[in-house]
Amino acid sequence: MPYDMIKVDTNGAVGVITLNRPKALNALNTQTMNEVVAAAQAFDSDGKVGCIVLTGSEKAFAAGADIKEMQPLSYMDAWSQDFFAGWDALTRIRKPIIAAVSGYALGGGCELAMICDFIIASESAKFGQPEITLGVMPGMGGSQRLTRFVGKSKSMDMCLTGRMMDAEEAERSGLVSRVVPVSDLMEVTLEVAAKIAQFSQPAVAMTKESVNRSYEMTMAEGVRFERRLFHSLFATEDQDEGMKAFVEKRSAQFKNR
Ligand SMILES: CC(C)(O)CC(=O)SCCNC(=O)CCNC(=O)[C@H](O)C(C)(C)COP(=O)(O)OP(=O)(O)OC[C@H]1O[C@@H](n2cnc3c(N)ncnc32)[C@H](O)[C@@H]1OP(=O)(O)O
Repeated sequence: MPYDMIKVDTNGAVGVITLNRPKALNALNTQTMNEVVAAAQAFDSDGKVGCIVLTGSEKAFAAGADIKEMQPLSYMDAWSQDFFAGWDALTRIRKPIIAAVSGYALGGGCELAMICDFIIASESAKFGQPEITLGVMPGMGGSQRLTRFVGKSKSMDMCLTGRMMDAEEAERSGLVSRVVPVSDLMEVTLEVAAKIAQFSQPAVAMTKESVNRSYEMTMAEGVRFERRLFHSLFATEDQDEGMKAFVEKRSAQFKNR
C-alpha cells in the first residue's frame, strides 16, 4: 500500500513507522490514522518483524488530532463516524509497539503515544492534553490512559489546565520508561526494539497481553490469566529451546513457534 502521511521501513527485525506531515507538526488526520493502522497490521502479520517502533520528527511526535479536519464537524458527523474509533485497531496489534517521542506529543499525539506499549522520550519531549483550550476534551483515550499512567491528581491537572509536562516530569510520573538525549532517541529505541525482537514472538506477545490485561482485571483474575498464559508457553518449541540453551550455556535460537 502506498503511504502519503507516514514513512514505513524495517531495521533488521524492527518495523518502523514514522509520522510524516512535518508542515502540520504531524497533526493526525483520518488518512494518517488509516495508514498507521494499516502499516502496524502489516508488520503484525510479518513473521520477520518482532517489534514495531512509532515515531515522529524532532520537533513533534504529533501535535494532536488535526484541528482543521475536526473544526467543521457536527455532533452527528462525529457520532455517525464514531470519530477516532479507528485508532482502537492499534490496541489489537499483538507485537509490542514502542513510541519514540521527541518534541510535542499533544492531545491525540499524547494519546497515540499512550496507546503504544511504552514510551521512550527524548529530553525535548513535551506531553499534554490541551483539548480543554479548544472547548472539548480528550477523545482518543487520554482521560483514561493518562490517569492510569500518572494518577488522578496529575491527570486532572493536565486535562483541566491543558499544561504541558516536560520529559523529566513525564519520567518521574511514570508516563515514559526512559529519557535519552535528542540525538540518541532513534538509536536507543531501535536497540531496545531489536532486543525484544530477538526473543520468542509467542512469549513476547503473551507478555504484552498479560501486562495490558492488568488494566482491565482484578489482581486475582489477572494473576490467574497470567498463569494460564505461562502454562501455555510450555507447548512451544521456544520454551524447550530457551531453557535447554540456558542449561547448555549457549544462546537460544528461537523459532517463534
Ligand atoms: C484527539 C483529541 C480528541 O484528543 C483532540 C486533539 O488532539 S485536539 C488537538 C490538540 N493539540 C493542540 O491543541 C495543539 C495545537 N498546536 C499548537 O498549539 C502549536 O502548533 C504548537 C504549540 C504545538 C507549536 O507551535 P508553533 O511552533 O508556533 O507552530 P505552529 O505555527 O502553531 O504550527 C505549525 C503548523 O502546524 C499546524 N498545526 C499544529 N498543530 C496542529 C493540529 N493539532 N491540527 C492541525 N494543524 C496543526 C499549524 O496550524 C501550523 O500550520 P499553518 O497554520 O502554518 O499552515
